[in-house]
Amino acid sequence: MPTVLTDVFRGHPIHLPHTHQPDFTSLSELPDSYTWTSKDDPLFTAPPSPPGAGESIPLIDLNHPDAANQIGRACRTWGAFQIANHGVPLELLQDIEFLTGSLFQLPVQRKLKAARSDAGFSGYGVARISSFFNKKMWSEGFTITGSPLNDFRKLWPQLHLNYCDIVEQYEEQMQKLASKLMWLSLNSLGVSEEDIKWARVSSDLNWAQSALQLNHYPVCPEPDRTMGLAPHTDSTLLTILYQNNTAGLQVFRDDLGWVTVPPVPGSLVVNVGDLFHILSNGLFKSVIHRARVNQTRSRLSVAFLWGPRSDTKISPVRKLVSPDESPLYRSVTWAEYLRTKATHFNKALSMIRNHREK
Ligand SMILES: C=C1C[C@]23C[C@@]1(O)CC[C@H]2[C@@]12CCC[C@@](C)(C(=O)O1)[C@H]2[C@@H]3C(=O)O
Ligand SMILES: O=C(O)CCC(=O)C(=O)O
Ligand SMILES: [Fe+2]
Repeated sequence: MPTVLTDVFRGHPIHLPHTHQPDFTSLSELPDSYTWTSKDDPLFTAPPSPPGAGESIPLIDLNHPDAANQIGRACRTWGAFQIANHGVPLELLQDIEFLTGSLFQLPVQRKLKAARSDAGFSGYGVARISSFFNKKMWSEGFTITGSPLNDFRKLWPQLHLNYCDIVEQYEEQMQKLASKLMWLSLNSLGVSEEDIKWARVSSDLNWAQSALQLNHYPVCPEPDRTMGLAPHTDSTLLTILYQNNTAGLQVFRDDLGWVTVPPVPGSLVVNVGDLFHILSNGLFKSVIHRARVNQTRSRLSVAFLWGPRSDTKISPVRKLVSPDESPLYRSVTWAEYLRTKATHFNKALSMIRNHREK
């Protein structure tokens, strides 16, 4: 049983065509392999939320005395929110954006020196969910788990230590913030540290693990006909996303369709992942989201994917299950869940759902 995320896909290799990444800047027309229709993704042509409806995920000031309740409400209704006054230094956000931009600007051949292997977790390549779609996504990514030293040395023979330092600082800040956000949202449901055995010692972050996903969506000649990152939910407890100043992230709501999350300088986007949905017995929504691309501006995002230790059993908090009902989900570790997701993608959550007797 793997206890570190890096081991999760060992023995479950997924072959993805990283080496066929094109030089996006050289394409003046959209190749057929990148042209999406509703046959490739049933939600592709779902209506965008009507312009002027003014509905988007809430922007929450973490210094506001009512922040916990606002976060709880956002987790129940949207499964996502933005945060201001989060305490992460602006300079660090600028540093991680600079690092991400520098990485993707490297020549393809250099990036491929650090390509993610079929059974590996970290490195350069196409999105892991690509294998579930017939068409290609207009993006490239780089996943970091544990120390990026080996990969960064291949990318930047001179500057790798500076860049490793930025990643370390960024992950440290994100860990603290993610834990704070998890407790604020759980507290809003009346759940405290006493109620969750594995996370009782909130100051000891050894119970958590994470991955950093750097994403690049190059300028695209026909943005309306392609997809940057296909609709998915994250398998995490929480994901904290930094996006540069180019819009592209959209969240899906049954009643509204696709809703764009406008970039707000200095703020961070937070979304509920599948494990938090399970832990909250379905009260918090793991939100379907996707990334669209742009004709004139390239887009960068940095997702901090945060979960428990990969061998910790996650199950619905007892307090949130009515005494006369069974929990909505059976218990599952993050490692098991990631592997279920790697095989069954968007059916993973329903596969661990308990079926109630009628
Ligand atoms: C820990 C992880 C979550 C993730 C798979 C991964 O192993 C590292 C990358 C993550 C990511 C980012 C883009 C969307 C996503 C669905 C994917 O294909 O890779 C998520 C995965 C996830 O949350 O399930
Ligand atoms: O780029 C974005 O806005 C979304 C990225 C994302 O969903 C992810 O990395 O999981
Ligand atoms: Fe995501």
